[in-house]
Order: sequence, then C-alpha cells, then structure tokens
Amino acid sequence: MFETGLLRGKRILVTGGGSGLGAAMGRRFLALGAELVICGRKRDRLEATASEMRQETSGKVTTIACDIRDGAAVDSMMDGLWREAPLDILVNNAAATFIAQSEHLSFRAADAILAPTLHGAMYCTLAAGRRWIEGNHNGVVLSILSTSTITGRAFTVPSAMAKSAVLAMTKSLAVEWGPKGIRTVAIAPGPFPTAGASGQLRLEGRDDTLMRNPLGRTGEHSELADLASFLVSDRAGYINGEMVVIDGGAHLRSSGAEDLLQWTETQWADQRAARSKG
Ligand SMILES: CCC/C=C/C(=O)SCCNC(=O)CCNC(=O)[C@H](O)C(C)(C)COP(=O)([O-])OP(=O)([O-])OC[C@H]1O[C@@H](n2cnc3c(N)ncnc32)[C@H](O)[C@@H]1OP(=O)([O-])[O-]
Ligand SMILES: NC(=O)C1=CN([C@@H]2O[C@H](COP(=O)(O)OP(=O)(O)OC[C@H]3O[C@@H](n4cnc5c(N)ncnc54)[C@H](OP(=O)(O)O)[C@@H]3O)[C@@H](O)[C@H]2O)C=CC1
Repeated sequence: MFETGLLRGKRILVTGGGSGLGAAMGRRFLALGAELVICGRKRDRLEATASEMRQETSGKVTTIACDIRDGAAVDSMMDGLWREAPLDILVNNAAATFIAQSEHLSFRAADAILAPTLHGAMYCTLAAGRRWIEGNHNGVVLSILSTSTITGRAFTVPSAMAKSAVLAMTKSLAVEWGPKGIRTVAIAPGPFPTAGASGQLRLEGRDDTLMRNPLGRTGEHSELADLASFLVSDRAGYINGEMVVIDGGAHLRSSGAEDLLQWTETQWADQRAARSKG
C-alpha cells in the first residue's frame, strides 16, 4: 500500500508498544523503515515483543520500562532517548479502562484510568514537545483515542473523559505548536480485538457489539497500523489537529455500550468480583 521506506529515518516512540494495537503499529512502522522505541511497565513483555519484531524485520527496536503515570519517569525516558538522538514521532497509545457502574467507582478507581490515559499522554506530549521546540526539531504526536470522544460512553466514563481531554489537547496544540513544526493528530478506533480490550471490556459474550457494526466485523490490526503509518508520515504533512475514526461506521449507529444497560445487578456484582488486571 505504501512506498518502501515511507518512514525511513523516523525515530518513533510508541507508548504501550509491547502489546495489542501498539505492537501492531510498531511492526508496521518498522516494516516501513522506522527506528522503533516501545515503552510500558512490563519489561518482560516489552522484551518478548521486541525480540519477535527483531526476528521479523532487520529494524532497530529499543525497549524502555516506564510508567507514564510518573512524570519524572517520563522525563528520564525522554532524556535517555534524546541523549542518543531526538525522536521524530510520539504515539500516545498506552491507556487503561474497565467497565463499571459509575456509582460504584471509587475516586482511586477513576484515577487509575485517568492517570495513564490522560496524565500519561499529556506528560509524554509535553516532554517530547518541549525538547522538539528547544532543539528546533519537527515532530508529530499521534494519540490513539476512541469514538467515546464523539458519543460519550456509558460504563467507561473515566476513559471517555480522558480520551476527550486528549482530543482537546490534540486540537489545541495543533494551533499552538503547528507554527513550531509540530503536528498533532489522533485516531479513534472502534472495536479491535486485543487481549487488553477483551479482558477489560468483557468483549466476549457481548456479541451485539459486533452485530451493531454496519460492516459486521471488528477491525483488523493491519488496518489501524496502515492508517497510523499514513498519519505520522510526511505524506500527511498538511493534516493537523484532526481525529480520524476507524470503526466501520459503528459510532453512527451506537455508542457501543447499550447492551450493558440490560445487565442485571447480579451480572454487575460478578463483574466487580472477577475484575481483570491489565
Ligand atoms: C472506552 C473504549 C476505548 C478504550 C479501550 C481500551 O482502553 S482497551 C485497553 C485496555 N487495557 C488496559 O486497561 C490495560 C491497562 N490496565 C491496567 O493497568 C489496570 O487494569 C488498571 C489500571 C485499569 C486497574 O489496575 P489494578 O486493578 O491493578 O488497579 P489498582 O489495584 O491500582 O486499583 C486502583 C483502584 O481501581 C479500582 N478498580 C480496579 N479495577 C476495577 C474494576 N474493574 N471495577 C471497579 N474498580 C476497579 C480498585 O478497586 C482500586 O480502587 P480502591 O478499591 O482502592 O478504591
Ligand atoms: N482494542 C480496542 O478495541 C480499542 C482500543 N483503543 C485504544 O487503543 C490503545 C491500545 O489498546 P489495546 O492495544 O487494545 O490494549 P492493551 O491493553 O494491549 O494496551 C495498553 C498498553 O498500555 C500500556 N500501559 C498501560 N498503563 C501504562 C502505564 N501506566 N505506563 C506505561 N504503559 C502503560 C500497557 O503495557 P504495560 O501493562 O506493560 O504497562 C499496554 O501495552 C489504547 O489507547 C486504547 O484505549 C481504543 C478503542 C478501542
């Protein structure tokens, strides 16, 4: 689909690049010639993913264990990266969510979602942007959001709030940092099967999520990775402040949570008891 070497010479950090959609994007970036850095909290998983990627391509992959909820850790990761060479592209992909009745959310539970999804994305963006501006270096920030930024979403309210805030950041910085050579763009994926999404959103057993999709299927990882590759590339150099939806048209039909309105209190009690750790 793309010219070989579309991303040659680009140094890209994907947060949460050790699993799911982050790893899928990372693989595509590598295949298109980029140098890849992936970060996350679980060092073992990062290393396992990176070694698969190295076997699949001859590209350079670096892993960094970093909890993006911690601003000092984000700064130290960026310092380490910049000592070698500036990044060209940041992909804010790491996030957390779970389904819950909002009246049962403790403040700590709400913060557990906001901290990586909103604060983490903001820390990474500020830390990269500051360095790009100081070094007079062009940059691109791609944030992976959600169609909840358009529809809202019952039962994942902190996630919908955090993703909407990062969309506001994307639009605001497009204007503030555009003149400084930094583009900010976003993708709103619909349902893409990943272990994280299935575990946290209980996707299996919620078949009507699929049935409601106008195209009758979930997204392919390669479809998201292709869109991301285009948006971060110089070919998309005039796209700034935009969010592109990739959901088969699902959000035009439903916010994606209506089936949960039918759950009984017993089902919700079971959900609280059997919660999945990310
Ligand atoms: C919208 C669609 C688009 C988005 C899709 C995706 O993002 S897909 C990607 C999805 N991928 C991921 O999400 C991957 C990343 N996920 C993660 O890092 C973790 O799963 C976590 C941070 C979400 C929860 O971590 P953890 O369990 O270790 O948390 P902790 O022990 O630090 O507790 C903090 C507080 O949270 C509370 N609490 C926790 N769970 C639940 C629950 N189900 N129910 C209610 N509450 C819950 C817990 O009780 C505590 O509050 P308390 O009792 O002290 O008042
Ligand atoms: N799959 C889907 O259907 C949809 C996904 N999305 C979005 O796509 C993105 C990827 O999700 P997906 O691949 O499905 O799920 P995953 O659970 O695989 O991805 C989450 C990633 O974020 C990392 N992460 C979580 N917390 C932190 C933290 N504090 N510091 C650093 N890294 C962290 C995790 O790594 P680790 O645990 O090692 O820290 C993990 O690699 C997310 O932004 C999600 O909201 C949006 C809509 C739908």
